[in-house]
Amino acid sequence: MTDAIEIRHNIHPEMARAMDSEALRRHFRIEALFVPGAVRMTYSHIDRLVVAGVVPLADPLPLPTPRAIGQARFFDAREGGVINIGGPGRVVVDGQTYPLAGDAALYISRGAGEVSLSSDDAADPAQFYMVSTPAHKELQTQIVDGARANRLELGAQETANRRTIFQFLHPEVIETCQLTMGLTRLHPGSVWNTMPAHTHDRRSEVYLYFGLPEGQRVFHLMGEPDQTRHIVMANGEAVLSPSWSIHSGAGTSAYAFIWAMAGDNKDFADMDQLRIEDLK
Ligand SMILES: O=C[C@H](O)[C@@H](O)CC(=O)C(=O)O
Ligand SMILES: [Zn+2]
Repeated sequence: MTDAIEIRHNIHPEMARAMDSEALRRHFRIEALFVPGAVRMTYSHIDRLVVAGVVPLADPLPLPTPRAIGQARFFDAREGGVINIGGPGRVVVDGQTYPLAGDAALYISRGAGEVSLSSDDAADPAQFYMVSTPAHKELQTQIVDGARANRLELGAQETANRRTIFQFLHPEVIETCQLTMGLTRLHPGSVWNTMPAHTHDRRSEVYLYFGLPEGQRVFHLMGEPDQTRHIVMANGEAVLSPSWSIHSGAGTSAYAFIWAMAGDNKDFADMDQLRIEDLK
């Protein structure tokens, strides 16, 4: 069942208020994304985000098109962003090879046909993370590397939130239809992301937490600003953030995360900033 897709339905914030830890985890957390030799996909009805993990071993893995996608081929009406958090690998899109590793993202345009993913070394496999959203026009499939990305230095050591943000799929860097995507690395000793927190009703967001040392966890904060909840996240797990939810977190150590957004605009700064003292 490597090609199965899991469907996540929309949750009204009033329902989230009543959820216990188990229900919050079942509806919002995406686990087991990186299974050796497998493609794992989740389809969320928040902005129709598809979240996938692909770990090829000796053989390349073709990207499947589950029935939920509603098209003959995965990218017939979608775009996607791929970041590799594992060993070196490559993505082949219609015969063109894109080597992918480290701080870089591959943008895959609507209209791409055959997509297959490989690891250079099965003993150190690639771990491809992909987020895909509906797309209305064809653009240019291309790699955005760390040098091309917008780079922001945010936070401070004193508030334990010093972090470097790479904006790979960002309007100042590359044209996409609605997807924005990037990677944030916490500096050693910093543990907080996105505090003060924000919401953005115009967009949904999904976080993938990674680079977390063995035995450590991130307490991901979600919920309406005056009804916050937490989900304890392990390395390599993603969490869905509907438009009504904050998305912030504190780790028991430093970590990194990949964020991706989709919705009515691609304006990263269009956030409704919250004051820490207003959170409940
Ligand atoms: O809307 C923007 C997203 O929440 C993230 O980009 C925040 C983030 O990467 C950070 O503050 O470190
Ligand atoms: Zn956000």
